[in-house]
Amino acid sequence: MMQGIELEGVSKTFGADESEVHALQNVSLTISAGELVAVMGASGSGKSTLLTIAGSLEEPSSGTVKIHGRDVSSMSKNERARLRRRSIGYVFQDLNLLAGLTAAENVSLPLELDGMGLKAARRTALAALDRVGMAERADRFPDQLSGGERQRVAIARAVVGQRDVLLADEPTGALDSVNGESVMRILRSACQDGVAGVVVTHDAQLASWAHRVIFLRDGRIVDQTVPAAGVDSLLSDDGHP
Ligand SMILES: Nc1ncnc2c1ncn2[C@@H]1O[C@H](COP(=O)(O)OP(=O)(O)OP(=O)(O)O)[C@@H](O)[C@H]1O
Repeated sequence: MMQGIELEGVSKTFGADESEVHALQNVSLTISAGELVAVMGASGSGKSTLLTIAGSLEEPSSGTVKIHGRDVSSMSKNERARLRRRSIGYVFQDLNLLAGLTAAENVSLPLELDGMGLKAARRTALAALDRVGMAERADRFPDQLSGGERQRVAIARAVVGQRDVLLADEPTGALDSVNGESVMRILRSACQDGVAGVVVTHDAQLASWAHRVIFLRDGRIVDQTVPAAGVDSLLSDDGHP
């Protein structure tokens, strides 16, 4: 069984007639388990559309999306909902943490919603926070954390449990370059544990933390490149300079 995400001939059209927009045109892309792919491209080139379709939040107009070898369009509504809840983690720039919950509570919430007991959920959440270097601030509320720290908590929430797909839309958008790099490093190491990750970014420097960078223009993949760090990582675990 193929682990990861496979898009095959995916197109997405919004509107009709003269207002028709071809947001994606015949995009084929495979993201393997363990791989972080960065998506770059001008505003309106289709980056967010690619992300929401890869995450089964939206259906393609044509083409297929497979997650772990399973065609998403062949799943029932319930199966798709379960897939989104259990297997896919999302990190968005704005849609962030719940203000009334601590970091640990924010991270354990999806587990509790999925039926895990309180204690086990907290233990699992603390382990996820530890992986992003936030164990010591687990009991702080979001407004007691910096922007970068909040984003790290959001990543912990996105990868907690047995998630195998991680989707991030401009997760570094509001951060300075040091915090942006640390978020990219965390995304990359989260993927190295066997998660298939896609991150949208405008910043080439940050994209270079991914294993592979794809470029979209007018809804098509026009270029792909493996950053130096991606090549290095084939040789060592933390290849980034
Ligand atoms: N729900 C929608 N209805 C109509 N058109 C849409 C919709 N969503 C996206 N589009 C259009 O599809 C195209 C691709 O949009 P998308 O949001 O994927 O681009 P993007 O590369 O993420 O842009 P940005 O960098 O500005 O976020 C744009 O022309 C956009 O206007």
